[in-house]
Amino acid sequence: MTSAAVYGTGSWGTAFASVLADAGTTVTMWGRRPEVVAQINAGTNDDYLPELRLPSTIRATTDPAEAAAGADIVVLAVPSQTLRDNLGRWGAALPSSAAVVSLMKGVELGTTKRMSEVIAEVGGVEAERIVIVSGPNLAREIAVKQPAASVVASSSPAMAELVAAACAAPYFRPYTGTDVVGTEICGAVKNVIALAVGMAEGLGMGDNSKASIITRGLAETMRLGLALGGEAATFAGLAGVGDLIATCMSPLSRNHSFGVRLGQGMAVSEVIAVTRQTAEGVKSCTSILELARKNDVDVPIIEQVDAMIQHDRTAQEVVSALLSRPRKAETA
Ligand SMILES: NC(=O)c1ccc[n+]([C@@H]2O[C@H](COP(=O)([O-])OP(=O)(O)OC[C@H]3O[C@@H](n4cnc5c(N)ncnc54)[C@H](O)[C@@H]3O)[C@@H](O)[C@H]2O)c1
Ligand SMILES: O=P(O)(O)OC[C@H](O)CO
Repeated sequence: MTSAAVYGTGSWGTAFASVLADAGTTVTMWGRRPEVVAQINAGTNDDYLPELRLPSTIRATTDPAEAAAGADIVVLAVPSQTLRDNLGRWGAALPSSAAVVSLMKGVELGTTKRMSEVIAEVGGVEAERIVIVSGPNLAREIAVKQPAASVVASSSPAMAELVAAACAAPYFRPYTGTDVVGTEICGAVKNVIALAVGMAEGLGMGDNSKASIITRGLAETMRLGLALGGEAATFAGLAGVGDLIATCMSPLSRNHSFGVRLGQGMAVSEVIAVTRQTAEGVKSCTSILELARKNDVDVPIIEQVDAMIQHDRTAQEVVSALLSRPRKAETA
């Protein structure tokens, strides 16, 4: 039987642990808060997923070495900006031959590194052991076993297959792929576009406005992803269009909800104060913008989200800035 260690007991770590368990994989979770670990061992995680009754086979611990013992697969589900520190702390606990799965959707501030790059650098993990799982996977829907599909991408087809088999549950359908770069860029950028769509909604705009932002957001995602070596088909797939639609349109998305509040006139600091879970786009808008500039890629929506979050521009100002740009061909 395949055995997995899941690091991170937040929304997605917990929901994905349930998927793994429902797929017949043995799961041990690592959490930093003893009270959450105790709850998981009793079958619940009330802070993050109160609706979830965890499969009884899932165990949790605060000891990173205990979580990793005997694992064929190590799954990382902490906020992107904490991965470097967390990996440093877990250190030698991670098994040297296991697949290392990133569930994270962000780009590191300061270095502009994708999560797989941080895992390789800090964890010393070879590229062929790194696997990305990304798609339209809102944790609260998966937690109540609503059907969804996802992409499992690795430069090693064998590693992708190992992870896909380990998480193929009756309600969760993984598709394998090899485009690590494209899959990661889709996951990180859609959070920033969801902030923009949320802002539009908060301003009272309708579906035409939202669809326009989503579509032009996809154009930005593709330009950046292709410049970094991603494959065109990825952007039309589950990790691309699929996740963009789910995150931009769902009230369950933390990024979308964050944007709605900004559009309604709350200050960034006020929204941060009432947001209890990770809205990755709030920090990644800045690192993604820097990554785009380094690669000479035009990303006007991301630029305006960053202007609002980092430079106190109002939602009205960013809308005007976007609509007053020089006209151009759609495909330019
Ligand atoms: N929630 C979803 O629907 C979903 C779906 C797909 C992907 N993701 C991605 O998965 C990653 C994790 O998201 P999540 O939804 O589980 O986040 P979350 O905010 O629900 O949970 C974060 C977890 O990380 C832990 N953690 C460890 N070190 C931390 C630190 N230094 N600071 C803060 N928290 C720390 C927290 O205790 C918590 O258990 C993100 O990159 C997110 O984009 C989330
Ligand atoms: O709640 P969000 O905005 O982090 O989005 C969750 C997932 O990434 C959707 O696939």
